Amino acid sequence: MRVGIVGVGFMSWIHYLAYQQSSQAELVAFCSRDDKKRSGDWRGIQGNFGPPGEQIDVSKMNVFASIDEMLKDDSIDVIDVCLPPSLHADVIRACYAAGKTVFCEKPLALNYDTAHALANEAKPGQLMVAHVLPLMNEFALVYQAAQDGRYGKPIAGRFKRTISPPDWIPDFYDPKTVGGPLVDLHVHDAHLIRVLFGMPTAAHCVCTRKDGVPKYYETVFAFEESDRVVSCGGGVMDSPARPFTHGYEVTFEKATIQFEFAAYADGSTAHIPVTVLHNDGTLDRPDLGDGDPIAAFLREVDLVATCFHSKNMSPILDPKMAADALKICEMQM
Ligand SMILES: NC(=O)C1=CN([C@@H]2O[C@H](COP(=O)(O)OP(=O)(O)OC[C@H]3O[C@@H](n4cnc5c(N)ncnc54)[C@H](OP(=O)(O)O)[C@@H]3O)[C@@H](O)[C@H]2O)C=CC1
Ligand SMILES: O=C1CO[C@H](CO)[C@@H](O)[C@@H]1O
Repeated sequence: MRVGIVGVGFMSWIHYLAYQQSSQAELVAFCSRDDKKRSGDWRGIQGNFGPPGEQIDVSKMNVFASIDEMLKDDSIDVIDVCLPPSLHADVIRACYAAGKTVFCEKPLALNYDTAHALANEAKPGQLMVAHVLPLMNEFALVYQAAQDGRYGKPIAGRFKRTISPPDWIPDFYDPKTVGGPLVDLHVHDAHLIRVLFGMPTAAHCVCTRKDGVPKYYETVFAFEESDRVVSCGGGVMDSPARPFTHGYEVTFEKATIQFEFAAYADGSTAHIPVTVLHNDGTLDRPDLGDGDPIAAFLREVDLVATCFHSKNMSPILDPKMAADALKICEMQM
């Protein structure tokens, strides 16, 4: 599978690192508005995980200044959209018109209606969305257990995702550009909730707001099955002392799985490792490997390649699930 990235920023760099390790997906092109980045100087890129950007070798890549030029390149199979969310819809539609397959970063769009339309307008397999959580070691066991039923059905879940003020995203709360903590951040858990438990029928959300947009929230969901107990919480907490935390406790019929991680401003971290609490009173802590932050993104681009070649959509990348995740966000506004 031959890929071209549009927009060179934090996630393009993370995807670039994944493509370097992939034997199934090859990065052959990218487009950037910036001369320096087009020359391979990606050193200015910074994000909140992974290594800092580097000078990359562009000698064997097709490099473009605009998406319109890149879409004319017949050697590209898949366009990897790493643009800000407000730009996703127009670029995805341009890719459809050019007959390209699309792999788009989350959130698919800024609202459910647009995301749903994009999913419907795609030919089968033409749109995949980068919801990476089920491919991260810390979350994969929960996803896989729900798929294969090893602990029975998932019956309850509690999800948490909190950041400090994201001052590096000045328009974070603008519904027309980023969408605020629900659309930008909680959408990760909303997607996982959708994939694990199905679509909630209602949500009761209590929140604080900034500029009218939910900032910090606690939500309880209702499902058609009245014995399904699912809640989530998080958003932006004002202190920069803890830039990031996420975690969950998911209960299946025969076991509960728990995990939590927090990163603090002084460089320290704290975590409850993934722990399986079996109903018979035993517990185990699976070995999750070396914690390489790029590993999940390597799995992601490999999964895109598998779906591209097999024409079978994975539930992880399915645009209808990505649209439903936005609906779950909107239920809480
Ligand atoms: N899965 C995950 O864990 C994460 C996902 N994301 C998602 O990835 C996507 C990109 O976010 P991120 O990489 O952090 O964003 P960045 O701002 O770092 O990069 C986006 C790039 O898009 C291009 N761009 C920006 N504005 C415009 C514009 N007006 N017109 C054309 N191009 C533009 C720029 O590239 P250039 O200068 O080359 O044109 C810019 O560097 C978002 O959807 C975000 O939600 C973000 C963080 C983590
Ligand atoms: O996971 C993430 C960390 O926080 C960022 C700011 O909300 C998100 O964009 C990103 O998806």
